[in-house]
Parts: sequence; structure tokens; C-alpha cells
Amino acid sequence: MSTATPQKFEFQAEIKQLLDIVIHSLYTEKEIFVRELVSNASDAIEKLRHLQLTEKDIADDKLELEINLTTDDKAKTLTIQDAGIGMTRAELIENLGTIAHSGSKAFLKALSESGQKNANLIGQFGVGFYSVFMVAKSVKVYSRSWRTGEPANVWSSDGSGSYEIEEVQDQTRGSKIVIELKDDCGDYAQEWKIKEILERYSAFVTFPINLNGKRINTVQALWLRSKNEIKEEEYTEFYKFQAHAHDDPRSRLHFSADAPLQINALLFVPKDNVEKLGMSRLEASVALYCRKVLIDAKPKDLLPEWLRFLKGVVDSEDLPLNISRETMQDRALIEKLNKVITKRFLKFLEEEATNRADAYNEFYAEFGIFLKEGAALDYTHKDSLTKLLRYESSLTEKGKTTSLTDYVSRMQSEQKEIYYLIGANRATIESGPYLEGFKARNLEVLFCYEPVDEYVMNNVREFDGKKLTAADHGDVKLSDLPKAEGALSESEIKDLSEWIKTSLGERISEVKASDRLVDSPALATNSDKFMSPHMRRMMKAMNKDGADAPVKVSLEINPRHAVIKRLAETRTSSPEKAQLVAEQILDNALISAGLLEDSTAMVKRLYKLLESV
Ligand SMILES: Nc1ncnc2c1ncn2[C@@H]1O[C@H](COP(=O)(O)OP(=O)(O)OP(=O)(O)O)[C@@H](O)[C@H]1O
Repeated sequence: MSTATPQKFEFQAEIKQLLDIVIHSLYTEKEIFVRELVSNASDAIEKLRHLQLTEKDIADDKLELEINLTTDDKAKTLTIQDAGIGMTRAELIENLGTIAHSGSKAFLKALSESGQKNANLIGQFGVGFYSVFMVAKSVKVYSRSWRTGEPANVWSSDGSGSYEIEEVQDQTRGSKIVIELKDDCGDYAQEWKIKEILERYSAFVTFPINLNGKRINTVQALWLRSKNEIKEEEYTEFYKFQAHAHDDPRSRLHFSADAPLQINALLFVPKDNVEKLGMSRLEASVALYCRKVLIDAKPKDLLPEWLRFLKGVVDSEDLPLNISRETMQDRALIEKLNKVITKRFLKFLEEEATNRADAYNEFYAEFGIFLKEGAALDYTHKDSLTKLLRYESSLTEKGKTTSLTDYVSRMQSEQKEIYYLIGANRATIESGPYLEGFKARNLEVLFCYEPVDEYVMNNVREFDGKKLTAADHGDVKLSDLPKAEGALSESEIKDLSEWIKTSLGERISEVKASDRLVDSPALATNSDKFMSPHMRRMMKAMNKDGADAPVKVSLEINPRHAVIKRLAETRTSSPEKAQLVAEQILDNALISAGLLEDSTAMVKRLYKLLESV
């Protein structure tokens, strides 16, 4: 039926309820209405483009497939026009007068469940077209369907109980929405305001968007194009735009998948790790799109925490525009996306490590800390991440690293554990007493230089079925070395150990002959199994409880070393001097362990010893 006079309609009851909430809403992010309307316009044009492939008879077939917005600051109006499929009179009634679409339905359901007028729900669910009533006094939708011969109509409403439809003459195909703004929403009639919103939400919409005649969206949605069509500079330009970056990206991963979800993703690793530069913790910043329309610029759960250094875009057609983290179904979708993308990125890193080892090592030097965080905390991806870790070792050259996989491939047949040592740098570890026994037996030891490494090793615990073991741990057992000439006998060791224990008293918990010492006379291991020397230092630096208790260590002595053999003699011939020597040996061992906290007594003692030379 067509009519030339305005005809009045009542909104469906649910729509009335919805509008009542939207109109009186105090929701602060009212600007989302622009995104909703642009997205509708883009959908309408997309549908038209499809029709053009099959239909011959399309009204105004030559119209440019564009979206045009105009602001009128004086009249306080915003107009958005598209050359899409438009709506017939019946479609206007169906689409804008009844609750047919998913977003609003979900909104109302959540509302009835929460039992109140909750403004935030608008943001969570989106209310599509109706969001315009957050800012509008009245709205007119002029629309002409693509079907030739259908008259154009204008749908108008102030958002209260009813709307009117009237036939109009000079409307071209598509829809034109004229919004008369509420007095306190006049900003949306300002060009700068709309420009800012469009740049944020609609930069990648496929069809040209013009604001007051000027093109807004010049950046293309690169992620949807095929890789071999894209030039290097285009990737770089896109990265800079999207990540607000000034330098080139370090590397990128551009991929698409169809199962289990349809995904197009373009991810970038930046050049620098800004967290390392002492800046604050990064926020997740891979943006989530649905068919080029921004859903969330910083979705928290799209990727695991440790991937927060990534920039870029993930676009999935399977997502609703108003996805909500609150609903189970949407959460499951995000989880699925997270799983697929993380797996794909890990595979990318593995390939990089294999095929472009130098580039991977450079990446690792900058971003390895994130992989360590993931290995320690992300149980799901722990194994893949542990494979990606790199450390220097007693068998690598300075500055060169090994993977744990390579370490395992070099393990001796009877070796059951993977050994590591934590220290400030290679020189410190190599000059300390802990490495000697491992070197003498040709056992490789990983060198860990970062404070977080101990935490990582403790959490990862094992790799490829082999336990990760601190080489300076008190419980480490090594195979026997051939008996050295002139070493103290079992009974001499026993006597000397007892004497040392008595002489040093409370400062040590035990004394034993060491199987890991070769060139040094003694070493200390922390008696506290749960707090390594390294951890103690860290806790002390942070002023944490427990770090103030006096250090108590186990002392391991080297029965082959001249100093120890000499001590065994001196303790009977010159007990006073032997006492000083024993104390000095303990302090030296504590220095190597990084556990000597006050050196004043040691300096005094050293002078005393020097006097007797
Ligand atoms: N510019 C437009 N051109 C043609 N049809 C439109 C236009 N805007 C809205 N419509 C029609 O009105 C319907 C309702 O729009 P609305 O924005 O409320 O919801 P939606 O976009 O379908 O769904 P949702 O927002 O839940 O994803 C659309 O499905 C579409 O059929």
C-alpha cells in the first residue's frame, strides 16, 4: 500500500521500552551512535553491491557507492546518507518499528535479567539504530528502496511512543537519516567532533565516507587484501597509522583462517619494547574489528597478557558488532579467537627462530621477557613458549644463545637434569665456584642473567621430561671425579668438617666435602631450600619480610684444595690462626654466593691474617 498523507504507527511494546531507556539514558559514550549508523550504511551498500551482481533492474544504478555525512552547526543537525539498498515502506515498518534484530533483543533480555534501567548495558549490547535517540530530539529516515517502482518514504519519530511514515518525492536510492540533536548534544553538529569519531571507528570502512564533502577514510583495510598485492611501504604506513608509531615495525604476521572461525589478522611486532625502557606496563592494543568496523580498540581478552606488545588488527565476520564480554556465547567466541591467534603467532615465532635465527635473536633480546612471562604464567602455552626461550650457556660463546631443545640434544647419556645458574652476567657466573664441577664433568649449564629468570625456571620446572635444576642448589648430586692425588682422606675430611662446624657455630648449618668444586676451596649453598641467594637479594632490595633473618648456609669444602689441606694441618698446630682462616673461607664463599651482607668484620680479619704472613 502507498500513501501520500502521513500515517501514524505505534511502536511495538518492546521498542517503546527500549526507547524509553535509550532516551533517558545517562550512558556517557553516546558517540557510539555514529558507529552504528555508519555500520548500517556500510551494510546497506554492501548488500547493494551484491545485488548488482545478480539484478539488472536497480533504481538509480549509477549512484556512487558512498556514505556522506553533513553537519549543520546552526540548525544543530547531523545527516548521514548512503546509497545502499534503501527500505520500502513495509521494510521501514518492519526494521525500525519492531524488534527484529539481535542486538536490541539481547539488550532487552539483559535488561529484564538485571531488573533495572542500566545505562551501561547500552554500551555492552549496542542498540543499533535506536542508539541515535540518545542524542536526537527527532529523527527522520528518508529511504528509497533499490526496487524500481517503489515510492520513497520518510519515517519520522521523536522516540516516544509512535512514528510516522509519509511518501516523499525527491529521495534517491538509499537512506538519509536527519538527526535533530538534543540541546545538550550540539557537539555532534560540529565537523571536528564527527571527524574525530569517524577516524576512530570507521577509518577502514570499505566505502568512501565523506564529511561535509571531504573524504575521511583514506586508509585501507589492508588486512583483508591478499598478501602478495600489498607493498612493504603500505604495511609500514598502515602500522604507523594503526599503532600510532613513528618507526617501522620489526616484523609482522598477516594471515587469514576460515575454521573454526573466520579471521583476518594483521599483527605487528614493534621495533622496541617500551616496557623495557622503563615506561609503564603496556595495554593490550590489537584492535578487534567486524567487517572493517571497529568493535574494540583495546580488547583485553583477545590475546593472552604476555602478547600485550603486539599491535595490529583482528577482524572476524563471525562477531556481532556489539559483542559483550558478559554473555557466555560472546565470551566463548573471544576465547576461540584468542586460541587461534595465539597458536598462529607461536607458530610464526617458531618459524622465525628456525628460518631467520638472527632476526629471532634480535627480537628475543628485546621481547624475550614477554615470552618468559608467558612460559611462567600461561599454562596452556607453556611448552611452546619454553621452546622459544634462549639462554647463553657454558658451551656457547659469549653473546650466543641456545634453546632448551638444543641443550637436551647435547645432554650426556646419564644426565637427567637441565642445569642453570643465575648471575648478573657471564663473567660473574664463570668466575664463581659453582660452575667448576659441571665444567669438569662436561655438563652444560645455562646462564640466566635476568632477575625474572629464577621465577621462570621455578614455574616452568621441567622441559622435555627433564627437571630444571639450579646448579648452585644444595641438593645437586654430581658423579664422582677420579680421586685426586694428595686429597684429604675420608677421616681427615670428617674431622676437619666437625671442627669447622664447631668453629663457625651458628653461621652454618653443615659442612661437607663437595663433589662440584675443582679450583676453589669452598662454596656456600643456602640452607633455606625455598629462598635461593638470588631470591634473597631481590627480596632484600624490595625490603620484603624474611630477607632480614641471618643468613645460614651449608658450606662445601674441596678436599683437594691446598687451602683446605693447609687448614687441616693448622687447626692443630695454630688453632687461633685456623679459626681466622675458616671464617675467611666462609666469607669468601658468601661473597661468591652474593650473600655477604656486612664486610667490615671480614676486612678487619683479613688485616689480622696479613699480619701473620
Ligand atoms: N541505512 C540503512 N539502509 C538500509 N537498511 C537499514 C539502514 N539502517 C538500518 N537498516 C535496517 O534496519 C535494521 C535494524 O537496524 P539496527 O541498526 O537497529 O540493527 P541491525 O544493524 O540489524 O542489528 P544489530 O545492531 O543488532 O547488529 C537493519 O537490519 C536493516 O535491515
